[in-house]
Amino acid sequence: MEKTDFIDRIGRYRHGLMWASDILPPRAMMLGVVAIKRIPSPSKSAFIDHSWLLRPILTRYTLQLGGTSCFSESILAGLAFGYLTYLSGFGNEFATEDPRVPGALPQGQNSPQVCPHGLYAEQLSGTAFTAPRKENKRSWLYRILPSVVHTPFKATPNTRITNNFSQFQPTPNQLRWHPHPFPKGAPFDKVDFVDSLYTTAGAGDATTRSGLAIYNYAATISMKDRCFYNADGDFLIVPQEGALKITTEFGRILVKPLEIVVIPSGIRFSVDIDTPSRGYVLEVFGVHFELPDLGPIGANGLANARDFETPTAWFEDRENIDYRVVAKYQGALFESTQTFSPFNVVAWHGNYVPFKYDLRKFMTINTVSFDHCDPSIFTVLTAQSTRPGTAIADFVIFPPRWGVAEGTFRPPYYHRNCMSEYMGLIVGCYEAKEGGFRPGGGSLHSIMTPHGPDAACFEKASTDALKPVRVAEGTMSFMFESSLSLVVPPWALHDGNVDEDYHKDWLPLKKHFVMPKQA
Ligand SMILES: O=C(O)Cc1cc(O)ccc1O
Ligand SMILES: [Fe+2]
Repeated sequence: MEKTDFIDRIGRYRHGLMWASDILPPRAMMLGVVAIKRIPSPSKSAFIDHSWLLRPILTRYTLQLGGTSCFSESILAGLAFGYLTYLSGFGNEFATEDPRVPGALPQGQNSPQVCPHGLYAEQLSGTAFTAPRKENKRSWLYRILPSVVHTPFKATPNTRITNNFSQFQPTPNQLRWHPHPFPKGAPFDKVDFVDSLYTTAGAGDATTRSGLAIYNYAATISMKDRCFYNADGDFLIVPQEGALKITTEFGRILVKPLEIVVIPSGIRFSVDIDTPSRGYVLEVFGVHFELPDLGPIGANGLANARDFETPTAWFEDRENIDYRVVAKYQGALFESTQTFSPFNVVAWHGNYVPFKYDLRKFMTINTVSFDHCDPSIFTVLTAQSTRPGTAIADFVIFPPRWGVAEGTFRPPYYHRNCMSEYMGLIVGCYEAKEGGFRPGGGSLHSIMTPHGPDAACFEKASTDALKPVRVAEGTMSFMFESSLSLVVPPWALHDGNVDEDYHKDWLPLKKHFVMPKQA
């Protein structure tokens, strides 16, 4: 682990102190609290990092503890901050055990007659047993009790989640939503991540395992003794406001705005928050997210595999509790109860795992000569359909970058696309729309629905001096692009959050054409 990397991590994970109390001996915790007290209270801005204040403290204890810097630094970080450790890489075969229980992972086989420490073995399959080896995904979990110990699931009412899209009236109009609202007023002011899920668009069918759904969430409380799993598909979560402290069966993940997390189908997770938290979710049915092929780009670039992070094993042994497991199955929610924590996995190995990625690590490729490249150059992850190169959904970002194209209209071109484009904004503003499209909001340009820069953007970009400029500085927007024709449920059209004036962005576009004089 590099020093700079480590210092950066300290800044990012110091909010994990609360979690540290579960795993650290009391003396270590005291050390941690002393260190924490030396830093100012967390800043409201996600972009300010006070980690430099810790540098002298860390250096001193590192020296005292001796050993290799890697060893002492990770211990220190663990002591002070409940340092969350991650395994790096995309699609690897990982193996991890909670350090409190050495030897928990069976060696040389998956299903010993008796597992170490009396654990139960449980396989979680992410692909058919017989899927080709290069696509095959599964993990083995070694847990205190298997997941099968629970009361029967009962349907739980939910009015804002659906995966059955064909029943709704379609609309080809350009749509733009104001920032997704936080719940206001009792009894709706206390809403956890799962209860706040709100289907904004989707297509396909969870029962035939092909399609997608797009959700917004705006949560105000943590999930208390309650976890969620999704039998229908994988969740790609894009936090826009507020960090998510996600406990999963595979370990714990902290995800902040400008990072994303993927929780594959079936994996149980629970979301804790410290502040009201809002964001977007892309769900794909029956397929998994993968890195796009790089073609002529070569072996490196875009989202590099090494920058993806998967949690290390972590468990809690809580019994005699009233724990609720919420399942999404065929688009409906069900709940069952059990008397123990589902986060009882002491060790696991496999390649079917949750992972996170920091969007700031994206290596951006673009033109250095002329013309506007198609946005596929910004693809972070793709969930492919059976048609080559055609996605159920791509996750594409528009990161800060240099714009240097010569003799070119630099913003996005006007276009009509055979794909559906849902866009969201994490921070800042989007280059083709200076106003109207706000952080936390969204837009949908459906199949063949014309769209492009607003009138102000067109006029400005047509006359701008074409010097090298930073584009999208301090901003991050993204697109969920799908080959499927998206349907918007009636609540997302009629709950008052749609920007009824969106079409007016283009009405002022002037005619510039002048008929050349005929010879
Ligand atoms: O519509 C949009 O704003 C997204 C988009 C961006 C771009 O640079 C090129 C095509 C495109 O659809
Ligand atoms: Fe577009």
